[in-house]
Amino acid sequence: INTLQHRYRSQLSCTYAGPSLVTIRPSAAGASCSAKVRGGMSRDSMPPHVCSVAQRAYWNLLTRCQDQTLLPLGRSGAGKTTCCQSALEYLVGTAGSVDNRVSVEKIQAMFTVLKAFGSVTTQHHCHSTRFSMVMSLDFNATGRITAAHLQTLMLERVRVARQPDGEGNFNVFPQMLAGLDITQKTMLHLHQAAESNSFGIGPVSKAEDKQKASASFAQLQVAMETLGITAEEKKAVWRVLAGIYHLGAAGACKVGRKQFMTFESANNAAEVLGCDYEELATAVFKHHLKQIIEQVTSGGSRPSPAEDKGPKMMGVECVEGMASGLYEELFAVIVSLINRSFASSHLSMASIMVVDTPGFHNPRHQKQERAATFEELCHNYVHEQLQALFYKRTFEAELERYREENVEVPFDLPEQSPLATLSVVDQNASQLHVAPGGQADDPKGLFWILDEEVLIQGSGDSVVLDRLCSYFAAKGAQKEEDGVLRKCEQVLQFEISHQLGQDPVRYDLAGWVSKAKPNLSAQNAIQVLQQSRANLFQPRSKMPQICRSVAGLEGYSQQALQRIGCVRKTFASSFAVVKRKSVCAQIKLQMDALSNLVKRSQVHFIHCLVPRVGVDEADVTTSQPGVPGEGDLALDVPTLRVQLCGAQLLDALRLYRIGYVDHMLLTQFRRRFQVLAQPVMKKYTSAYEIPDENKVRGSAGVCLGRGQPAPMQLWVLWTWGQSRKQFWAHLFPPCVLPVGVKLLSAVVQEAPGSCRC
Ligand SMILES: Nc1ncnc2c1ncn2[C@@H]1O[C@H](COP(=O)(O)OP(=O)(O)OP(=O)(O)O)[C@@H](O)[C@H]1O
Repeated sequence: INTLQHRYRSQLSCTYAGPSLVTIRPSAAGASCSAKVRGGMSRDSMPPHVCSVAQRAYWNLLTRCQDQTLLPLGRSGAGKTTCCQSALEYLVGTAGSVDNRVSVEKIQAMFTVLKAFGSVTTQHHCHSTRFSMVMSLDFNATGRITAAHLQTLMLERVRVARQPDGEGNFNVFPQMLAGLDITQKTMLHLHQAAESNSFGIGPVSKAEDKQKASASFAQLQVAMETLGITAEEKKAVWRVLAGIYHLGAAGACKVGRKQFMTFESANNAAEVLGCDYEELATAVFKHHLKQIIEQVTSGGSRPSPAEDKGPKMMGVECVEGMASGLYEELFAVIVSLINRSFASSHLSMASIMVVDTPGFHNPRHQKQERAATFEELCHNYVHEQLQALFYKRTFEAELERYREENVEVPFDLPEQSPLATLSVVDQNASQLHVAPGGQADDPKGLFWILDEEVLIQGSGDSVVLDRLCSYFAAKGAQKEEDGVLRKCEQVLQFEISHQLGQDPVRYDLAGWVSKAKPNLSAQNAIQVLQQSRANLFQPRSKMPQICRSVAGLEGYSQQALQRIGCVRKTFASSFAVVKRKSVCAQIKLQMDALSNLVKRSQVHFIHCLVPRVGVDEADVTTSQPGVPGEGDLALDVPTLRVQLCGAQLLDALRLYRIGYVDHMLLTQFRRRFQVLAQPVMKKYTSAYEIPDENKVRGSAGVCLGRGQPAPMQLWVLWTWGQSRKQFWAHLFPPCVLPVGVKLLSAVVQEAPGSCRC
């Protein structure tokens, strides 16, 4: 923390943690840093900054021909989206693209569009991201960008109908209501505000906010044009948004027959969506009838009673389901329009993926009293999964490599890992050793308990909570604080010890069983859109239900097709086939798809830290850019400590210091240093030898780099272990050269097999 504080005071707001980067928001130095780094693209030539991580990834991509991933982690509002945007802009601006297909303007336009459609306003943050995305830049062998490809998952679609206290709907709604001109508003029946809206969509009341929203809408329109979205396509988008607005105004009767509460608004919704009132009402409420009609018209037999039934739904749930289904389809279409603008069929060699996910959510961070929701649990689950990936890559894989290579490093694998927290959410009984006769009561994670209870008539949220606590809450002599789960005094509430127990989150389980039911109205949304006049929605209509939650499954380049194949494969697994109707399984599959995409690449983690609890944008704007103000220096050390410990950053730093993080395969080593074998180099080489794999193990040598006699630029000391597969290379900067020489002689003469420095 002292180091961080020191760094923070002295202009740079970042410090290295081994192979990852730590950034603290707000950064007074951010802007000047990105200007500085625009120079070269050589490795590590910049001060610690997100662009230097991007540069490192680019360098690795070129030298190793391997896909790279930039993966920011951290709390909501810590600056992940900002990091992603800066990294993408830097890469595009520096590497350039073939035919200018991908430009910095387009990247900025993409973020403007995604911030409108995929983020919400909370008390402390006006662009809180509510979906996960993988933005990939494809590079050719000369290092230029050939195409870009966006994939999104885990959209918090129910947000369109329900929001927690103090938080808003997706930002695009107030923007559209403030920004459309009167002709467009009349055409969409938006000229008169409805009396009430059950989805909380309405024009902003304050004049100042209205002006801001209107300006944002103008920006959004420009951004859409930059991405090549035509006027007709924009109109189709506004129609769907207006349709959702009218559905919220129509509402549903709470008692009696399932029907709309306000006929006029429902009629408006049908009109702007381009279908008949009856068609809309059938799609929303009469799933049963619709299925029978479909069976009869297609000449098939009647569905079996079990298939026929479907879960029982209230009228309100039906309307909410339709709205969320419409929004999900609309979001997917926006993603494909973005992809159309970036697509090209040029050959590419490898890609850099930039992953942005909703941050870690805990209402306590914003000093809120409320408990967290099911959707927040899903975002936290994604965050823990990525944290688990950090654990595996930084500790497990690294130590395993040392073990394989017989390299001694005095470091023990950290006892705590995010896997314990993850098991509370997604542990599957089949993952465990099944005790004889213990079939019925195998511990299962929350997702699978919900999945089972949805199918049992009369079951409810309290049954889920009891089962969950019986599996995971601390028992007997175990202390309560040692467990990963704790039942709270409040009804239907429990606490999960996220971030290795450093940051527990209290959840309210009320209504989760009904959230875990498949919503048949949401599934019908695509049919409603198919009937609309726009053929924007046609391509998605044939997609299987199970992978509708993923957008960006269209692409032209070879790299894009590979990524799409990776996602499709996840959704075609036997597990996905069996569980195709389960809501919880869909969440798990989306997470698996994200992990599978990332796992194939070299991952660069960026840890974004929040400097103090409850920091908001007002605080950030008080200080001048580039000038650390009073507010900037007010670091909240306990808050930072929780984040550092929760992310295991100090352990990672320790392993980085005592281990051998810079390593390369023998083939890569040869490729990189082949130039040293040139005769001109030998003149300056004291003991130089390209090691032969078949020669004795334990050769060591030193080479003098880049053809400069003095000062020597680069020293490489290498060794390889018994498996002879891998080299451990250390680069000595000139300042430690004398030490390097001494060390080298000692190594060569005394212990040729195992160099350490
Ligand atoms: N380095 C920085 N310096 C100053 N302000 C920053 C910095 N990074 C981010 N911010 C500001 O902090 C706010 C939150 O940033 P951002 O949206 O990137 O967070 P996030 O981690 O993506 O949040 P979420 O997970 O909720 O989407 C924004 O208003 C942004 O302008």
